[in-house]
Amino acid sequence: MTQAQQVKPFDYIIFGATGDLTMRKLLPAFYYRLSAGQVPHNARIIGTARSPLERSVYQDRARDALKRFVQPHDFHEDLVEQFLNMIHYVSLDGSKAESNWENLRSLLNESPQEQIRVFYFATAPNLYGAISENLHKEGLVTEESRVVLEKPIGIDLASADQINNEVGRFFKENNVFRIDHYLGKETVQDVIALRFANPALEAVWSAKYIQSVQITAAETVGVEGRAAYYDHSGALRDMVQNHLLQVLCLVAMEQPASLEADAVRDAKVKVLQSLRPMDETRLKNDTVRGQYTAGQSNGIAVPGYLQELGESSNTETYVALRAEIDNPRWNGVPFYIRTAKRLKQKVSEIVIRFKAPETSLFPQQPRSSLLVIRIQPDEGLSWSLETKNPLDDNFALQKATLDVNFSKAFDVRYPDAYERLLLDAVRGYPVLFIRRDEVEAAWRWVAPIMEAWANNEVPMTEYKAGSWGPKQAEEMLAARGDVWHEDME
Ligand SMILES: NC(=O)C1=CN([C@@H]2O[C@H](COP(=O)(O)OP(=O)(O)OC[C@H]3O[C@@H](n4cnc5c(N)ncnc54)[C@H](OP(=O)(O)O)[C@@H]3O)[C@@H](O)[C@H]2O)C=CC1
Ligand SMILES: O=C1O[C@H](COP(=O)(O)O)[C@@H](O)[C@H](O)[C@H]1O
Repeated sequence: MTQAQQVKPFDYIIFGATGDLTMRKLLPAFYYRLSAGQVPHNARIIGTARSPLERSVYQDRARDALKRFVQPHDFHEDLVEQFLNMIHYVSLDGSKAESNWENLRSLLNESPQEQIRVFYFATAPNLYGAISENLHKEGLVTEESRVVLEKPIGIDLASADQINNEVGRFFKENNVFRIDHYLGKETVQDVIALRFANPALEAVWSAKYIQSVQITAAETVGVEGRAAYYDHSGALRDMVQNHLLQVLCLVAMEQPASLEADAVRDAKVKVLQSLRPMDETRLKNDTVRGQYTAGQSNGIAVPGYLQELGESSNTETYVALRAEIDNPRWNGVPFYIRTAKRLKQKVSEIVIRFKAPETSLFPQQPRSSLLVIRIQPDEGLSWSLETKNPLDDNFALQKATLDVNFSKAFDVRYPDAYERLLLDAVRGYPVLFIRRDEVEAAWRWVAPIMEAWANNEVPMTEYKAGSWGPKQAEEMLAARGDVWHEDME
């Protein structure tokens, strides 16, 4: 198996370095890449946030983060020390011109002028413009600088436009890396390989053979410590506008002209532009939103969303939608998209349901065959096919499932998505990041849903924590003779 290459030395400047994302995802991801030999010894991670912390205190926090979020068998004291030595901290209000920029500048000046700089914005998105402007005014944006923007970019099309314009004043589009960590997931990238490296599969990848597609990102966690953010966002903005629509694009896109970033992005944006707009009837029939009530999560009693929040709310923790793509390949194929907090099981997957034959040669009607791409956990593939039951002399059918777990098959650890993406930004490799027009097209498509829900034109449903969601989502599929994957035999 090919080994990942070491990247060039870099200074990674994180705005929002004391936050949940940095501690839970970014620092552990850097640690794993150091452990894989991809991070050079003279690379640096410079954390910034307003909190006045000594470098050593920040290093202690980073150590705690590794203790919590790195697997115990991967936590090696000497490597941790090496990692902590790479870490610096500057207390800085990135949104204010009169802040501690001088300290950041002197630290950056210790590196050669041509050192790659990645500015990672892990703050609230409404600060991205001000931080970019301050970096520019301070002369910190060099030729070798890039900026990574965390999602969500804005809360709607207008705010996304504003943020993109503000950042665009100081960073060229090809230096803007809009992150969507689902694209960093190996099995999401596998959709491209499966489809375009296997002509036999691509030949049946259309309405002629496919009955429906389900894309699910189910979580068992609640809103944890992020209720203040989440209640202003909800599952549609938090997961559908970005991650799930990106996955849908990869499943549905035409073969790109090449694997260059713009070719792949052109193919994806065409899908977003071909999504049938939601009209009044479809908003009522094809969208379901819900909030979890008290129940069980992994066997432990948990409160409902409103109890956690301590007040009433019109924010959904569950979304199920039926999307349709208006092009010849996908005409009439429903794309069911579903995501929620506090469901029964943590699972992200793509389920391709192939059509069963219209007439049967056999004593029974053959059932649909299912191709399941397991994004996480247990990354892999399964394909269920009808076979002959060996105990029956009349050609009775039974399902056989081809199943492969990638990690076992390739004897490799599947990295967290951020590991890949953090270093892709250093490499200046933009394929797995989002172009501005994709963000905008996605906001455009969800806009009528956001509006109808905000105006309560679609009722808020309830589902018990630990269940598979509201019965209205089952009914939405039943109306077309479909069922969710967990209910299929
Ligand atoms: N957490 C997650 O799982 C995910 C988060 N994201 C996105 O990442 C971003 C960060 O999320 P998260 O870490 O959860 O948020 P947190 O609220 O946990 O952290 C916010 C961080 O921003 C810092 N900050 C706030 N204001 C300023 C400022 N003016 N200048 C410099 N730093 C500032 C805070 O530190 P201080 O108060 O000390 O300044 C803190 O470090 C958001 O855009 C979020 O949507 C995306 C995907 C997943
Ligand atoms: O972006 C986000 O993603 C996570 C889910 O990510 P996953 O890799 O664990 O599937 C979600 O919990 C969070 O609310 C959202 O902001």
